[in-house]
Amino acid sequence: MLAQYGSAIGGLMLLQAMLQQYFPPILRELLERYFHKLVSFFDPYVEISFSEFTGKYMKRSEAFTSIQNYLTENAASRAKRLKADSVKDNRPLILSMADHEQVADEYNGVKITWSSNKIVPASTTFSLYPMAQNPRYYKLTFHRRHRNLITQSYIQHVLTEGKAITSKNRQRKLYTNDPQDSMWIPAVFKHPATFETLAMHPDKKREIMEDLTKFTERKEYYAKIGKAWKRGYLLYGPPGTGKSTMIAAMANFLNYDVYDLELTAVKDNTELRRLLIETSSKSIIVIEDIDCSLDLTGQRKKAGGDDNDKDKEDDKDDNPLKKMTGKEQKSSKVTLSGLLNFIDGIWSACGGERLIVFTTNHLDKLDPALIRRGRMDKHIEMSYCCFESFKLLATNYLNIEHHILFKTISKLLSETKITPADVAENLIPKSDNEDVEACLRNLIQALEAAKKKAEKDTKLKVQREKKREKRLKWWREAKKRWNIC
Ligand SMILES: Nc1ncnc2c1ncn2[C@@H]1O[C@H](COP(=O)(O)OP(=O)(O)OP(=O)(O)O)[C@@H](O)[C@H]1O
Repeated sequence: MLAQYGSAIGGLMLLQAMLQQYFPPILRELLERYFHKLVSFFDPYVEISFSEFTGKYMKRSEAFTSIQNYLTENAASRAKRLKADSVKDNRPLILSMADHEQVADEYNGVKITWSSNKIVPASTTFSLYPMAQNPRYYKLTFHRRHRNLITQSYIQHVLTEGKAITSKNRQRKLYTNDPQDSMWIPAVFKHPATFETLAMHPDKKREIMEDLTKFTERKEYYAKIGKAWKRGYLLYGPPGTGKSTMIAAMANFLNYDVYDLELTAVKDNTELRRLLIETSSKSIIVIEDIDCSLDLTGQRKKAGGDDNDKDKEDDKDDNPLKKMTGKEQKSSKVTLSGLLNFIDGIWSACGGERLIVFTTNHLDKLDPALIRRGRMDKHIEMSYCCFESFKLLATNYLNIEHHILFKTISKLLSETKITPADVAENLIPKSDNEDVEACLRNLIQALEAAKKKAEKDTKLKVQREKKREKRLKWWREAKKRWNIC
Protein backbone atom coordinates (compact mmCIF):
# COMPACT_ATOMS: atom_id res chain seq x y z
CA MET A 1 0.00 0.00 0.00
CA LEU A 2 2.77 2.40 1.03
CA ALA A 3 4.84 1.28 -1.96
CA GLN A 4 1.91 2.05 -4.28
CA TYR A 5 1.45 5.44 -2.69
CA GLY A 6 5.20 6.16 -2.99
CA SER A 7 5.31 5.28 -6.65
CA ALA A 8 2.20 7.42 -7.36
CA ILE A 9 3.78 10.44 -5.71
CA GLY A 10 7.11 9.73 -7.46
CA GLY A 11 5.30 9.58 -10.80
CA LEU A 12 3.57 12.87 -10.16
CA MET A 13 6.83 14.55 -9.24
CA LEU A 14 8.50 13.30 -12.39
CA LEU A 15 5.56 14.58 -14.38
CA GLN A 16 5.80 17.96 -12.72
CA ALA A 17 9.54 18.23 -13.50
CA MET A 18 8.94 17.33 -17.15
CA LEU A 19 6.02 19.64 -17.59
CA GLN A 20 7.84 22.52 -16.00
CA GLN A 21 10.47 22.31 -18.71
CA TYR A 22 8.10 22.30 -21.67
CA PHE A 23 5.13 24.40 -20.55
CA PRO A 24 4.85 28.19 -20.96
CA PRO A 25 5.24 30.29 -17.72
CA ILE A 26 1.49 30.90 -17.23
CA LEU A 27 0.75 27.20 -17.30
CA ARG A 28 3.73 26.52 -15.05
CA GLU A 29 2.31 28.94 -12.50
CA LEU A 30 -1.05 27.16 -12.56
CA LEU A 31 0.76 23.86 -12.20
CA GLU A 32 2.65 25.14 -9.19
CA ARG A 33 -0.60 26.26 -7.60
CA TYR A 34 -2.52 22.99 -8.09
CA PHE A 35 0.31 20.51 -7.80
CA HIS A 36 0.11 20.38 -4.00
CA LYS A 37 -3.64 19.82 -4.15
CA LEU A 38 -3.07 17.00 -6.57
CA VAL A 39 -0.47 15.41 -4.32
CA SER A 40 -2.62 15.81 -1.21
CA PHE A 41 -5.49 14.15 -3.08
CA PHE A 42 -3.37 11.01 -3.31
CA ASP A 43 -1.77 11.45 0.11
CA PRO A 44 -3.68 9.45 2.74
CA TYR A 45 -2.03 11.34 5.59
CA VAL A 46 -3.14 14.73 6.91
CA GLU A 47 -0.95 17.19 8.77
CA ILE A 48 -1.92 19.97 11.20
CA SER A 49 0.62 22.36 12.72
CA PHE A 50 0.50 24.29 15.98
CA SER A 51 3.05 27.05 16.24
CA GLU A 52 4.64 28.94 19.11
CA PHE A 53 3.76 32.52 18.30
CA THR A 54 3.87 35.11 21.03
CA GLY A 55 2.48 38.64 21.38
CA LYS A 56 -0.65 39.07 19.32
CA TYR A 57 -1.20 35.35 19.05
CA MET A 58 -1.56 34.73 22.75
CA LYS A 59 -4.37 32.21 22.33
CA ARG A 60 -2.33 30.26 19.84
CA SER A 61 0.58 30.34 22.21
CA GLU A 62 -1.67 28.94 24.96
CA ALA A 63 -2.72 26.10 22.67
CA PHE A 64 0.94 25.43 21.93
CA THR A 65 1.76 25.30 25.65
CA SER A 66 -1.18 22.97 26.28
CA ILE A 67 0.02 20.62 23.56
CA GLN A 68 3.56 20.76 24.90
CA ASN A 69 2.35 19.88 28.39
CA TYR A 70 0.11 17.13 27.08
CA LEU A 71 2.98 15.57 25.17
CA THR A 72 5.25 15.98 28.17
CA GLU A 73 2.99 14.30 30.68
CA ASN A 74 0.56 12.12 28.82
CA ALA A 75 1.88 11.04 25.50
CA ALA A 76 5.38 10.76 26.86
CA SER A 77 4.37 7.95 29.16
CA ARG A 78 2.94 5.95 26.26
CA ALA A 79 4.94 7.29 23.42
CA LYS A 80 7.52 5.34 21.60
CA ARG A 81 10.42 7.18 20.15
CA LEU A 82 10.11 6.53 16.50
CA LYS A 83 13.40 7.86 15.28
CA ALA A 84 15.59 8.00 18.35
CA ASP A 85 17.98 5.17 19.13
CA SER A 86 16.53 4.30 22.51
CA VAL A 87 14.70 5.74 25.48
CA LYS A 88 17.42 6.24 28.05
CA ASP A 89 15.29 7.03 31.09
CA ASN A 90 11.80 8.13 32.06
CA ARG A 91 12.39 11.84 31.55
CA PRO A 92 9.58 13.65 29.75
CA LEU A 93 10.19 12.83 26.15
CA ILE A 94 9.37 16.22 24.73
CA LEU A 95 12.07 17.94 26.76
CA SER A 96 14.69 16.03 24.91
CA MET A 97 12.85 15.97 21.60
CA ALA A 98 15.15 17.16 18.88
CA ASP A 99 14.02 18.95 15.75
CA HIS A 100 12.15 16.68 13.36
CA GLU A 101 12.00 14.00 16.01
CA GLN A 102 8.69 12.18 16.28
CA VAL A 103 6.60 10.69 19.05
CA ALA A 104 3.54 8.52 18.71
CA ASP A 105 0.27 8.82 20.56
CA GLU A 106 -2.86 6.72 20.49
CA TYR A 107 -6.45 7.86 20.84
CA ASN A 108 -9.46 5.52 20.70
CA GLY A 109 -7.23 2.99 19.01
CA VAL A 110 -6.09 5.48 16.35
CA LYS A 111 -2.38 6.09 15.90
CA ILE A 112 -1.24 9.70 15.73
CA THR A 113 2.26 11.03 15.19
CA TRP A 114 3.57 14.28 16.61
CA SER A 115 6.76 15.89 15.45
CA SER A 116 8.63 18.88 16.75
CA ASN A 117 10.07 21.38 14.29
CA LYS A 118 11.37 24.90 14.07
CA ILE A 119 10.11 27.54 11.66
CA VAL A 120 12.93 28.78 9.50
CA PRO A 121 11.98 32.17 8.01
CA ALA A 122 12.14 32.17 4.22
CA SER A 123 13.37 35.75 4.10
CA THR A 124 13.95 38.68 6.43
CA THR A 125 10.55 40.01 7.40
CA PHE A 126 9.48 42.95 9.48
CA SER A 127 6.72 42.43 12.03
CA LEU A 128 5.13 44.74 14.58
CA TYR A 129 4.65 41.76 16.84
CA PRO A 130 7.69 40.25 18.48
CA MET A 131 8.27 36.65 17.49
CA ALA A 132 10.35 34.05 19.24
CA GLN A 133 13.57 33.35 17.42
CA ASN A 134 12.88 30.49 15.05
CA PRO A 135 9.64 29.59 16.83
CA ARG A 136 8.92 25.96 17.37
CA TYR A 137 5.85 24.16 16.13
CA TYR A 138 4.30 20.75 16.61
CA LYS A 139 3.03 18.85 13.62
CA LEU A 140 0.28 16.30 14.00
CA THR A 141 0.03 13.59 11.33
CA PHE A 142 -2.80 11.10 11.01
CA HIS A 143 -4.61 9.05 8.41
CA ARG A 144 -7.26 11.01 6.55
CA ARG A 145 -9.97 8.47 7.38
CA HIS A 146 -9.69 9.60 11.03
CA ARG A 147 -10.02 13.28 10.16
CA ASN A 148 -13.36 13.67 11.98
CA LEU A 149 -12.19 11.96 15.14
CA ILE A 150 -8.99 13.99 15.25
CA THR A 151 -10.44 17.39 14.43
CA GLN A 152 -13.65 17.02 16.40
CA SER A 153 -12.46 15.15 19.42
CA TYR A 154 -8.72 14.41 19.73
CA ILE A 155 -7.45 17.98 19.42
CA GLN A 156 -9.98 19.17 21.99
CA HIS A 157 -8.91 16.28 24.25
CA VAL A 158 -5.25 17.29 23.94
CA LEU A 159 -5.99 20.97 24.61
CA THR A 160 -8.22 20.23 27.64
CA GLU A 161 -5.76 17.80 29.17
CA GLY A 162 -2.84 20.10 28.43
CA LYS A 163 -4.64 23.04 30.04
CA ALA A 164 -5.36 21.01 33.16
CA ILE A 165 -1.68 20.02 33.34
CA THR A 166 -0.65 23.69 32.90
CA SER A 167 -2.91 24.65 35.77
CA LYS A 168 -1.63 21.76 37.92
CA ASN A 169 2.01 22.66 37.32
CA ARG A 170 1.46 26.38 37.81
CA GLN A 171 3.22 27.78 40.83
CA ARG A 172 0.43 28.89 43.08
CA LYS A 173 0.46 32.06 45.15
CA LEU A 174 -0.50 33.08 48.61
CA TYR A 175 -1.49 36.74 48.75
CA THR A 176 -1.74 38.82 51.90
CA ASN A 177 -2.97 42.40 52.03
CA ASP A 178 -0.44 45.01 53.01
CA PRO A 179 -1.91 47.50 55.54
CA GLN A 180 0.41 50.31 54.35
CA ASP A 181 -0.21 50.26 50.61
CA SER A 182 -3.46 48.28 50.70
CA MET A 183 -2.08 45.99 48.02
CA TRP A 184 -1.83 42.24 47.70
CA ILE A 185 1.65 40.93 48.44
CA PRO A 186 2.29 37.61 46.71
CA ALA A 187 4.37 34.73 48.03
CA VAL A 188 4.77 31.21 46.70
CA PHE A 189 2.12 28.92 48.19
CA LYS A 190 3.72 25.67 49.21
CA HIS A 191 1.60 24.30 52.03
CA PRO A 192 1.93 20.51 52.04
CA ALA A 193 -1.53 19.75 53.47
CA THR A 194 -3.83 17.66 51.31
CA PHE A 195 -7.11 15.87 51.90
CA GLU A 196 -5.08 12.66 52.20
CA THR A 197 -3.16 14.05 55.17
CA LEU A 198 -6.12 15.88 56.75
CA ALA A 199 -7.38 14.07 59.84
CA MET A 200 -11.15 14.01 59.55
CA HIS A 201 -13.82 11.37 59.29
CA PRO A 202 -13.46 9.85 55.80
CA ASP A 203 -17.17 10.30 54.94
CA LYS A 204 -17.08 13.99 55.81
CA LYS A 205 -13.89 14.45 53.84
CA ARG A 206 -15.36 12.75 50.79
CA GLU A 207 -18.45 14.92 51.01
CA ILE A 208 -16.35 18.10 51.02
CA MET A 209 -14.21 16.93 48.12
CA GLU A 210 -17.32 16.09 46.08
CA ASP A 211 -18.82 19.46 46.90
CA LEU A 212 -15.68 21.24 45.71
CA THR A 213 -15.50 19.20 42.52
CA LYS A 214 -19.15 19.87 41.77
CA PHE A 215 -18.59 23.59 42.27
CA THR A 216 -15.75 23.72 39.76
CA GLU A 217 -17.85 21.90 37.15
CA ARG A 218 -20.88 24.15 37.42
CA LYS A 219 -19.89 27.20 35.39
CA GLU A 220 -22.90 26.90 33.08
CA TYR A 221 -25.25 26.21 35.97
CA TYR A 222 -24.23 29.39 37.80
CA ALA A 223 -24.59 31.37 34.58
CA LYS A 224 -28.04 29.85 33.98
CA ILE A 225 -29.38 30.77 37.41
CA GLY A 226 -27.78 34.22 37.21
CA LYS A 227 -25.51 33.87 40.21
CA ALA A 228 -21.83 34.72 40.54
CA TRP A 229 -19.69 31.60 40.32
CA LYS A 230 -18.66 31.48 43.94
CA ARG A 231 -19.23 29.34 47.00
CA GLY A 232 -18.96 30.23 50.65
CA TYR A 233 -17.56 27.89 53.28
CA LEU A 234 -17.72 28.50 57.00
CA LEU A 235 -15.23 26.47 59.00
CA TYR A 236 -15.89 26.50 62.70
CA GLY A 237 -14.47 24.67 65.68
CA PRO A 238 -12.02 25.01 68.54
CA PRO A 239 -8.40 26.10 67.94
CA GLY A 240 -6.18 23.33 66.61
CA THR A 241 -8.89 21.31 64.88
CA GLY A 242 -7.44 21.99 61.44
CA LYS A 243 -9.34 24.95 59.95
CA SER A 244 -6.23 26.48 58.37
CA THR A 245 -5.05 23.02 57.34
CA MET A 246 -8.38 22.43 55.62
CA ILE A 247 -8.01 25.68 53.62
CA ALA A 248 -4.56 24.59 52.45
CA ALA A 249 -5.94 21.16 51.50
CA MET A 250 -8.74 22.82 49.52
CA ALA A 251 -6.26 25.06 47.68
CA ASN A 252 -4.06 22.10 46.83
CA PHE A 253 -7.04 20.00 45.77
CA LEU A 254 -8.38 22.65 43.39
CA ASN A 255 -5.05 24.20 42.40
CA TYR A 256 -6.31 27.61 43.48
CA ASP A 257 -4.41 30.65 44.72
CA VAL A 258 -5.13 31.83 48.25
CA TYR A 259 -5.93 35.41 49.23
CA ASP A 260 -5.57 35.72 52.99
CA LEU A 261 -7.57 38.85 53.74
CA GLU A 262 -6.72 40.56 57.02
CA LEU A 263 -9.85 42.63 57.51
CA THR A 264 -8.38 44.68 60.32
CA ALA A 265 -5.83 46.05 57.85
CA VAL A 266 -8.48 47.25 55.37
CA LYS A 267 -9.35 50.93 55.73
CA ASP A 268 -12.93 50.99 54.46
CA ASN A 269 -15.47 49.34 52.18
CA THR A 270 -14.04 51.02 49.09
CA GLU A 271 -10.65 49.55 49.80
CA LEU A 272 -12.25 46.17 50.51
CA ARG A 273 -14.01 46.25 47.14
CA ARG A 274 -10.85 47.23 45.31
CA LEU A 275 -8.85 44.45 46.93
CA LEU A 276 -11.52 41.93 46.02
CA ILE A 277 -11.76 43.07 42.42
CA GLU A 278 -8.01 42.54 42.18
CA THR A 279 -8.30 38.87 43.13
CA SER A 280 -7.89 36.43 40.29
CA SER A 281 -10.19 33.68 39.16
CA LYS A 282 -9.59 30.21 40.63
CA SER A 283 -8.85 31.52 44.06
CA ILE A 284 -9.86 31.09 47.69
CA ILE A 285 -10.48 34.28 49.61
CA VAL A 286 -9.95 33.59 53.28
CA ILE A 287 -10.93 35.61 56.31
CA GLU A 288 -9.63 33.80 59.37
CA ASP A 289 -11.13 34.31 62.82
CA ILE A 290 -13.94 36.42 61.41
CA ASP A 291 -15.32 36.95 64.93
CA CYS A 292 -12.11 38.79 65.85
CA SER A 293 -11.97 40.86 62.66
CA LEU A 294 -15.29 42.60 62.94
CA ASP A 295 -17.84 42.93 65.68
CA LEU A 296 -20.45 40.77 64.04
CA THR A 297 -22.32 39.68 67.12
CA GLY A 298 -25.73 40.51 65.73
CA GLN A 299 -27.91 43.63 65.92
CA ARG A 300 -26.22 45.39 63.11
CA LYS A 301 -25.86 48.71 64.90
CA LYS A 302 -22.96 51.08 65.21
CA ALA A 303 -20.55 50.13 67.90
CA GLY A 304 -18.69 52.45 70.22
CA GLY A 305 -21.85 53.96 71.77
CA ASP A 306 -21.60 57.12 69.70
CA ASP A 307 -25.31 57.81 69.35
CA ASN A 308 -24.74 61.22 67.82
CA ASP A 309 -22.71 59.89 64.99
CA LYS A 310 -24.02 61.58 61.87
CA ASP A 311 -23.67 58.42 59.83
CA LYS A 312 -26.04 56.59 62.10
CA GLU A 313 -29.20 56.95 60.01
CA ASP A 314 -27.81 56.12 56.61
CA ASP A 315 -25.63 53.38 57.99
CA LYS A 316 -28.17 51.33 59.92
CA ASP A 317 -26.91 48.13 58.50
CA ASP A 318 -23.31 48.89 59.20
CA ASN A 319 -21.31 47.62 62.08
CA PRO A 320 -17.90 49.24 62.31
CA LEU A 321 -15.02 47.49 63.89
CA LYS A 322 -15.12 47.26 67.60
CA LYS A 323 -12.72 44.57 68.49
CA MET A 324 -9.78 45.93 66.62
CA THR A 325 -6.83 47.03 68.49
CA GLY A 326 -5.10 50.41 68.70
CA LYS A 327 -4.67 52.36 65.52
CA GLU A 328 -6.55 49.93 63.29
CA GLN A 329 -9.69 50.29 65.38
CA LYS A 330 -9.74 54.03 64.82
CA SER A 331 -8.87 53.99 61.15
CA SER A 332 -10.82 51.01 59.74
CA LYS A 333 -14.37 51.53 58.57
CA VAL A 334 -15.14 48.19 56.98
CA THR A 335 -18.73 47.47 57.81
CA LEU A 336 -20.94 44.44 57.97
CA SER A 337 -22.92 45.65 54.97
CA GLY A 338 -19.64 46.03 53.07
CA LEU A 339 -18.80 42.50 54.00
CA LEU A 340 -22.25 41.21 53.07
CA ASN A 341 -21.96 42.85 49.67
CA PHE A 342 -18.66 41.10 49.29
CA ILE A 343 -20.17 37.70 50.06
CA ASP A 344 -23.17 38.39 47.86
CA GLY A 345 -20.70 38.69 45.05
CA ILE A 346 -21.51 42.10 43.54
CA TRP A 347 -17.80 42.61 43.05
CA SER A 348 -17.34 39.20 41.48
CA ALA A 349 -19.42 40.20 38.47
CA CYS A 350 -16.05 40.31 36.70
CA GLY A 351 -16.37 36.53 36.44
CA GLY A 352 -14.26 33.58 37.41
CA GLU A 353 -14.59 31.01 40.11
CA ARG A 354 -13.93 31.88 43.72
CA LEU A 355 -14.35 30.26 47.08
CA ILE A 356 -14.89 32.43 50.13
CA VAL A 357 -13.86 30.83 53.40
CA PHE A 358 -14.50 32.21 56.86
CA THR A 359 -13.11 30.56 59.95
CA THR A 360 -14.19 31.07 63.52
CA ASN A 361 -13.69 29.51 66.92
CA HIS A 362 -17.03 30.95 68.09
CA LEU A 363 -19.92 30.29 65.77
CA ASP A 364 -22.38 31.79 68.26
CA LYS A 365 -20.63 35.18 68.07
CA LEU A 366 -21.46 35.74 64.41
CA ASP A 367 -24.40 37.66 63.02
CA PRO A 368 -26.84 35.13 61.50
CA ALA A 369 -27.09 37.39 58.43
CA LEU A 370 -23.44 36.80 57.75
CA ILE A 371 -23.58 33.04 57.84
CA ARG A 372 -27.00 32.27 56.46
CA ARG A 373 -27.21 29.70 53.67
CA GLY A 374 -26.68 31.37 50.33
CA ARG A 375 -23.92 33.48 51.79
CA MET A 376 -21.99 30.75 53.52
CA ASP A 377 -23.27 27.79 51.51
CA LYS A 378 -21.55 25.09 53.50
CA HIS A 379 -20.94 25.04 57.22
CA ILE A 380 -18.19 22.62 58.22
CA GLU A 381 -17.60 21.74 61.81
CA MET A 382 -13.97 21.00 62.56
CA SER A 383 -14.16 18.89 65.66
CA TYR A 384 -12.02 17.07 68.15
CA CYS A 385 -10.00 14.04 67.16
CA CYS A 386 -11.93 10.80 66.64
CA PHE A 387 -10.31 7.37 66.30
CA GLU A 388 -10.51 7.49 62.48
CA SER A 389 -8.65 10.81 62.48
CA PHE A 390 -6.09 9.47 64.94
CA LYS A 391 -5.39 6.46 62.69
CA LEU A 392 -4.68 8.79 59.78
CA LEU A 393 -2.34 10.92 61.89
CA ALA A 394 -0.57 7.75 63.10
CA THR A 395 -0.05 6.71 59.47
CA ASN A 396 1.23 10.18 58.55
CA TYR A 397 3.48 10.72 61.54
CA LEU A 398 4.60 7.21 62.53
CA ASN A 399 3.95 5.22 59.39
CA ILE A 400 1.88 2.61 61.23
CA GLU A 401 -1.62 1.32 60.63
CA HIS A 402 -1.98 -1.00 63.65
CA HIS A 403 -0.49 -1.20 67.12
CA ILE A 404 -1.38 -2.95 70.31
CA LEU A 405 -1.85 0.44 72.03
CA PHE A 406 -4.52 1.53 69.52
CA LYS A 407 -7.24 -0.10 71.65
CA THR A 408 -6.36 2.00 74.72
CA ILE A 409 -6.15 5.14 72.59
CA SER A 410 -9.52 4.42 70.96
CA LYS A 411 -11.15 4.07 74.41
CA LEU A 412 -9.56 7.27 75.73
CA LEU A 413 -10.53 9.21 72.58
CA SER A 414 -14.17 8.23 73.13
CA GLU A 415 -13.98 9.45 76.74
CA THR A 416 -12.24 12.77 76.29
CA LYS A 417 -11.71 15.64 73.87
CA ILE A 418 -8.36 16.37 72.27
CA THR A 419 -7.62 18.39 69.16
CA PRO A 420 -5.84 16.84 66.14
CA ALA A 421 -3.12 19.48 66.73
CA ASP A 422 -2.47 18.05 70.21
CA VAL A 423 -2.51 14.48 68.93
CA ALA A 424 -0.07 15.42 66.16
CA GLU A 425 2.20 17.15 68.67
CA ASN A 426 2.42 13.97 70.75
CA LEU A 427 3.09 11.75 67.77
CA ILE A 428 6.25 13.64 66.83
CA PRO A 429 9.30 11.95 68.42
CA LYS A 430 10.95 14.39 70.83
CA SER A 431 14.38 12.75 70.51
CA ASP A 432 16.16 10.10 68.48
CA ASN A 433 15.53 7.61 71.30
CA GLU A 434 11.78 7.84 71.02
CA ASP A 435 10.30 5.05 68.95
CA VAL A 436 6.71 4.45 67.84
CA GLU A 437 5.69 2.97 71.16
CA ALA A 438 7.16 5.91 73.12
CA CYS A 439 5.16 8.36 70.98
CA LEU A 440 1.95 6.40 71.47
CA ARG A 441 2.58 6.28 75.24
CA ASN A 442 3.11 10.08 75.21
CA LEU A 443 -0.27 10.40 73.55
CA ILE A 444 -1.90 8.09 76.10
CA GLN A 445 -0.42 10.25 78.88
CA ALA A 446 -1.76 13.40 77.23
CA LEU A 447 -5.19 11.80 76.83
CA GLU A 448 -5.27 10.69 80.45
CA ALA A 449 -4.23 14.18 81.59
CA ALA A 450 -6.95 15.72 79.40
CA LYS A 451 -9.50 13.26 80.81
CA LYS A 452 -8.51 14.09 84.41
CA LYS A 453 -8.67 17.83 83.70
CA ALA A 454 -12.10 17.47 82.11
CA GLU A 455 -13.34 15.48 85.11
CA LYS A 456 -11.93 18.10 87.49
CA ASP A 457 -13.51 20.92 85.46
CA THR A 458 -16.86 19.14 85.49
CA LYS A 459 -16.62 18.64 89.28
CA LEU A 460 -15.80 22.33 89.80
CA LYS A 461 -18.65 23.34 87.54
CA VAL A 462 -21.10 21.15 89.47
CA GLN A 463 -19.84 22.62 92.77
CA ARG A 464 -20.19 26.17 91.45
CA GLU A 465 -23.68 25.39 90.19
CA LYS A 466 -24.64 23.95 93.58
CA LYS A 467 -23.30 27.05 95.40
CA ARG A 468 -25.22 29.30 93.02
CA GLU A 469 -28.42 27.31 93.59
CA LYS A 470 -27.85 27.58 97.36
CA ARG A 471 -27.37 31.36 97.17
CA LEU A 472 -30.49 31.75 95.04
CA LYS A 473 -32.50 29.60 97.44
CA TRP A 474 -31.29 31.66 100.41
CA TRP A 475 -32.15 34.88 98.56
CA ARG A 476 -35.65 33.67 97.65
CA GLU A 477 -36.33 32.69 101.25
CA ALA A 478 -34.89 35.99 102.54
CA LYS A 479 -37.18 37.92 100.16
CA LYS A 480 -40.18 35.98 101.48
CA ARG A 481 -39.15 36.40 105.14
CA TRP A 482 -38.51 40.14 104.93
CA ASN A 483 -41.19 40.84 102.38
CA ILE A 484 -38.84 42.28 99.79
CA CYS A 485 -40.25 42.71 96.29
N1 LIG B 1 -7.49 17.82 61.11
C1 LIG B 1 -6.15 17.89 61.07
N2 LIG B 1 -5.47 17.07 60.27
C2 LIG B 1 -4.14 17.11 60.21
N3 LIG B 1 -3.37 17.93 60.97
C3 LIG B 1 -4.02 18.77 61.79
C4 LIG B 1 -5.43 18.80 61.88
N4 LIG B 1 -5.77 19.72 62.79
C5 LIG B 1 -4.66 20.26 63.24
N5 LIG B 1 -3.59 19.70 62.65
C6 LIG B 1 -2.18 20.03 62.93
O1 LIG B 1 -2.19 21.06 63.90
C7 LIG B 1 -1.62 22.27 63.43
C8 LIG B 1 -2.57 23.42 63.75
O2 LIG B 1 -3.76 23.26 63.02
P1 LIG B 1 -4.55 24.47 62.32
O3 LIG B 1 -3.75 25.72 62.37
O4 LIG B 1 -5.03 24.01 60.98
O5 LIG B 1 -5.77 24.60 63.31
P2 LIG B 1 -6.86 25.75 63.37
O6 LIG B 1 -8.16 25.07 63.64
O7 LIG B 1 -6.78 26.59 62.16
O8 LIG B 1 -6.39 26.57 64.64
P3 LIG B 1 -6.70 28.12 64.97
O9 LIG B 1 -8.18 28.24 65.20
O10 LIG B 1 -5.92 28.33 66.22
O11 LIG B 1 -6.20 28.92 63.82
C9 LIG B 1 -1.44 22.09 61.94
O12 LIG B 1 -0.21 22.61 61.52
C10 LIG B 1 -1.48 20.61 61.72
O13 LIG B 1 -0.17 20.10 61.74
